[in-house]
Amino acid sequence: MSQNPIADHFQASLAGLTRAVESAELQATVKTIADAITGSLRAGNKLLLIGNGGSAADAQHIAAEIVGRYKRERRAWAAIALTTDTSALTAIGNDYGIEDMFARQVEGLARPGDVLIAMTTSGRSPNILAALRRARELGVTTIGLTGTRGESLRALCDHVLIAPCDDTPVIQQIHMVALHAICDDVERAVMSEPGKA
Ligand SMILES: O=C(CO)[C@@H](O)[C@H](O)[C@H](O)[C@H](O)COP(=O)(O)O
Ligand SMILES: [Zn+2]
Repeated sequence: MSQNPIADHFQASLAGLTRAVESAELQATVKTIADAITGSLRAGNKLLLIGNGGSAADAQHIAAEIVGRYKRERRAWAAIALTTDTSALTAIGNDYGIEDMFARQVEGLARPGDVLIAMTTSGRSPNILAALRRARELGVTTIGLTGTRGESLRALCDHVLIAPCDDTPVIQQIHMVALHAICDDVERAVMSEPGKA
C-alpha cells in the first residue's frame, strides 16, 4: 500500500492483467472459448450472456459487440444478455425467486448448440449456478468466467476462464479484456469464411 490509493488501484489492475498475459493456459482458454463461439455462430446458433452487478453490464456490452459489431463491417450475429429485460427479471424474481431469474430465461430462450457465457467473480452466485445447470440439461455449451475463488465452476462448465486474482473489480477487468479478445477472434474467423460475413 502506498500513500496514493488511486495509484494503488491502477497498480492492482496492472498486476492482475500482467499475471493474465503471462499465463499460457489462460491465453489458450480464451482461444478455446472463441473457437466454441465461432462454431456456434457459424451453425446459426446464438450466444447468451449472464452476470450480476457490474458483470451484468459487461454481459450487455459483449452482446452488443456481437449483434452490432466489434471492429469490422459485417452482418449481424445472434447474441442476447439475459440481464436487460426488467419485466422478465422482476416477474421471475417475484414469482419464483432470484435464483431462477436467469435459469428460467435460459429454459425459454436457449436451444441446443447455443453458447452461454456466465460471469461470476465469486463463482458461487446461486442464480448463475442454476442457469448453468439448466443450460447443460438443454444441450447448451457452458462457459464460466470467474476468479480464483471460482474453481468449483469447472463442474458445471465445458470451459472455464479463471482470472488469476480474487478481487472482484480486477477480475471483471480481466474478463472484459478476454471478452474483447474473443470478439476479435470470432469476428476474424467467421468473416474469413466465404459467404458467412
Ligand atoms: O461491479 C461490482 C464490483 O466491481 C459489483 O456490482 C458486483 O458485480 C456485485 O457485487 C455482484 O453481485 C457480484 O456477484 P458475483 O460476481 O460474485 O456473481
Ligand atoms: Zn464494479
